[in-house]
Amino acid sequence: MNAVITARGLRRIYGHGKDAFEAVKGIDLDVGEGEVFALLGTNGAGKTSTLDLLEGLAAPDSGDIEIFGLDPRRDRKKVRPQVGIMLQSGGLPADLTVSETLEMWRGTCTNPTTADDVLTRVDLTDRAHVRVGSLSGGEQRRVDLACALLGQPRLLFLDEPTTGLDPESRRGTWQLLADLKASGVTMVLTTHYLDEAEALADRIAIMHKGEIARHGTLREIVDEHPATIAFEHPGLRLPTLDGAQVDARSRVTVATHTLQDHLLALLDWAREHRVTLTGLEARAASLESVFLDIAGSPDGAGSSGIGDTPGTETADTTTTATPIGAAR
Ligand SMILES: Nc1ncnc2c1ncn2[C@@H]1O[C@H](COP(=O)(O)OP(=O)(O)OP(=O)(O)O)[C@@H](O)[C@H]1O
Repeated sequence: MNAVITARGLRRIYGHGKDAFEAVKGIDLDVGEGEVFALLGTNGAGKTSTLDLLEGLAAPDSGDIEIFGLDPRRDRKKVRPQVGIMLQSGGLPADLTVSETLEMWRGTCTNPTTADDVLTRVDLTDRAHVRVGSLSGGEQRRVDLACALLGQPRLLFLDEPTTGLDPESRRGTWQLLADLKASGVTMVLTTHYLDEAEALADRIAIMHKGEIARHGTLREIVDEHPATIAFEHPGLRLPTLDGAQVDARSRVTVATHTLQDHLLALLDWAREHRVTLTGLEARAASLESVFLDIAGSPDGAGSSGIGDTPGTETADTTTTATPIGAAR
């Protein structure tokens, strides 16, 4: 796959001297042609700061960026016509109508489509003559997207494209982005909606405190993370449960990379001992559990198991029964 974006060692520092704050800490990124790449992370993780660098809106304090093999700042005249940008807040003039706004924006594009075309695609044709300032927040967001699409970009940067949209409009935007992907447009998007990343992205990077804590396909990210089994402590000696913790409310939680084997062994043990496991839950790892694990860990590394969870202690697993979680 041809590389559309290659970034190495990107750093972005705000302020100077003792007030200096390193918002992006030397990250590497690669995005291939036709890919949808989602940048996730907690508030302040550095997503927008990173997008600004890739878009050429700010210069990195160190590191290199290539967009279509060119420098987005030095070669701006060649790069910019191929790129559509939807900023986190559009900042469009409130007193222009939607069609006036789009016509104004068209004037800045090298190879624009028509205003009617983008209005149809973002489903705002009936709002064409309404002033931007009178639109709802979700409608304004769709005007921002329409502006980003006017230049028929090969590469689209979308900073939280569906924030403020109702569920139906969100689905409409997802369909539009899926259609753009099908036509070969490469996209980098940031979002706080994990289902959005799951639905749209070929690859995902989760940023935390200026670094990329995890990256890969959804499957790769989730497969690295343990599943969990939880139940109320039945009040008798449990079998050996690798990675088990019991909390102050006597709830036992087991982190496992072999959910089915662990669960089968636990249920065998329960049947053998005629125990009902109250509140039994078995959960495969999900993007949400990975995200929460990263967000909750001070260094962003996350935990490979819940053995690191604060406020828990190791379960009493002394027994003569079959060890659960031992190598089988
Ligand atoms: N101009 C600035 N001056 C100083 N600090 C800044 C500036 N812009 C951003 N920051 C800081 O850099 C960090 C990263 O901000 P950034 O906007 O990139 O995060 P983000 O991941 O996009 O967050 P969010 O999800 O809330 O939009 C934050 O701590 C923010 O306060």
